[in-house]
Amino acid sequence: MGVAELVVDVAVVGLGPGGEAVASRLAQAGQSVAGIEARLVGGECPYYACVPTKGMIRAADVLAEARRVPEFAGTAQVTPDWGKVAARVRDEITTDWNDQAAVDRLVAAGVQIVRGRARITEPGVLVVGDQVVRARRGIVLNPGTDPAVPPVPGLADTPLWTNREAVRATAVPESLVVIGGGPVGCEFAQVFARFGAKVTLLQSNDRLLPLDEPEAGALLAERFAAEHIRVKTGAKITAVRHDGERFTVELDGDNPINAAQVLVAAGRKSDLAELGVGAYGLDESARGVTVDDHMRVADGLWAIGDITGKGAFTHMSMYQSAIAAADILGEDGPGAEYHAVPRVTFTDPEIGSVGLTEAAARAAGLNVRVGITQLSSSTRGFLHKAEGLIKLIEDADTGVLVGATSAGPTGGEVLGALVLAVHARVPVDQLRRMIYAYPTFHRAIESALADLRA
Ligand SMILES: Cc1cc2nc3c(=O)[nH]c(=O)nc-3n(C[C@H](O)[C@H](O)[C@H](O)COP(=O)(O)OP(=O)(O)OC[C@H]3O[C@@H](n4cnc5c(N)ncnc54)[C@H](O)[C@@H]3O)c2cc1C
Ligand SMILES: NC(=O)c1ccc[n+]([C@@H]2O[C@H](COP(=O)([O-])OP(=O)(O)OC[C@H]3O[C@@H](n4cnc5c(N)ncnc54)[C@H](O)[C@@H]3O)[C@@H](O)[C@H]2O)c1
Repeated sequence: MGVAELVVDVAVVGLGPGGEAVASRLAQAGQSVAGIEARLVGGECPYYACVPTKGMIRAADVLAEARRVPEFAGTAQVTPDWGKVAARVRDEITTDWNDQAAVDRLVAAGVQIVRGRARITEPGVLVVGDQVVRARRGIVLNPGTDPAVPPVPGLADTPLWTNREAVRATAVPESLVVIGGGPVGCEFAQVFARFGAKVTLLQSNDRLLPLDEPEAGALLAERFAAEHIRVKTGAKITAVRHDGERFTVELDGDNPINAAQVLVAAGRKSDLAELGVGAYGLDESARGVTVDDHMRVADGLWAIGDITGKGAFTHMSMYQSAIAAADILGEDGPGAEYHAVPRVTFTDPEIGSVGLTEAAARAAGLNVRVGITQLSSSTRGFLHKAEGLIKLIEDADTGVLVGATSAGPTGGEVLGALVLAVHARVPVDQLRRMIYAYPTFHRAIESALADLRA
């Protein structure tokens, strides 16, 4: 029996959010397309990342708001029930980690789905199990990333959770050590703490959310302290053990921590060797692939999503997918621009930011002016008894904002106005002449503009 061979115009390797979109768009434009997926069609976001975690966060936020009834409105008895969260994640949000609806959508668009892990053997040729896929026009890579487990002695041998296990939790551990203080670690730490876990967050960096403004990390650290989440920054974990029941986390210069569960949220990794990109002459030991502004990696090879290193967000994967599809279809579209990439960490307070931080703007040699305001000094912040801030970074030479942070209740929504300002390079003078509705959270932008100074 010969090897099964499928010949198509384009093969899409990995059907994350962008892979799904590019496959669908190309098929609808008349290309023959193979969409190859090793796990679930839709990728990390709908099953293990953005969507289930934001469902969990919604539940945790409702609990936190209900707990504020005594402060504002009377009495309320709040009894958390993780069963409701687990059932919603399973039944409504991930349909029990079943991708049939996504498969049906792609098939209806004309995409041929190939299940299995693809490996490039030569330019335009892939092997998936015992099948060969030949892509006449080329290959789009959208393989995403996997959770990275730091090389701490003993850690990998324990029954640790990454985001993939944490979203499937059917019970809240009595105590939880979260390793990593980036977006994933911070979001999970607060969710499980609000549902009753005693949480310790160990962060090797000297602050939470180190890619964001220091003021945002400090604000979150204050909130975590108020919610009895223990945060240890500058943590150096020397070993992790599991005795069949509980974990012990050994630290340099501090007492060991004994906990019911460890959750690793220490960043992501990719495996380019497994993907076989060496067939295109690329370095397989690299962390990602380099794309041009039309997502081209090499002749007949495009890449989108986390693997491009332009920001590990679903909105980035989707944005790049439209550019790659246009390029493959020979359309004369604009190239990618990354000066206004928004990012939101859905903690409470929610931390939204866009463009450059103050430190990045200074490092880039810009003539920087900074404006900052606390939400508590705005009318709505006062009424809500809300913590938060707006921080703006202006390039004084051009008079436009090059970065902004919006932290607080719905910080990610307030960010929208700032993303537009940075993206469209709206002059700061014009932003100052705008009318900001009273009393909204976004009205604090006006105060931050008034505070801009060198
Ligand atoms: C806990 C968590 C929360 C997050 N929350 C948010 C959020 O709120 N907002 C946001 O914008 N982003 C969020 N992210 C990031 C977001 O999940 C990713 O950026 C997003 O999934 C886009 O990734 P991608 O398109 O590169 O591919 P992925 O979604 O990772 O999908 C890639 C797919 O490729 C498949 N694959 C890999 N290699 C092969 C191969 N060789 N052959 C066949 N198939 C292969 C994989 O099985 C996978 O299904 C979160 C991430 C995590 C971990
Ligand atoms: N809301 C969102 O858009 C959202 C939410 C979650 C994740 N994401 C994306 O997913 C990606 C992964 O997120 P993440 O938080 O896992 O990664 P990250 O790289 O942003 O943060 C990981 C953190 O772990 C710390 N760390 C690393 N090794 C450690 C160790 N041995 N001990 C203690 N701390 C250690 C690092 O200091 C770092 O701050 C990010 O790129 C992020 O943008 C996005």
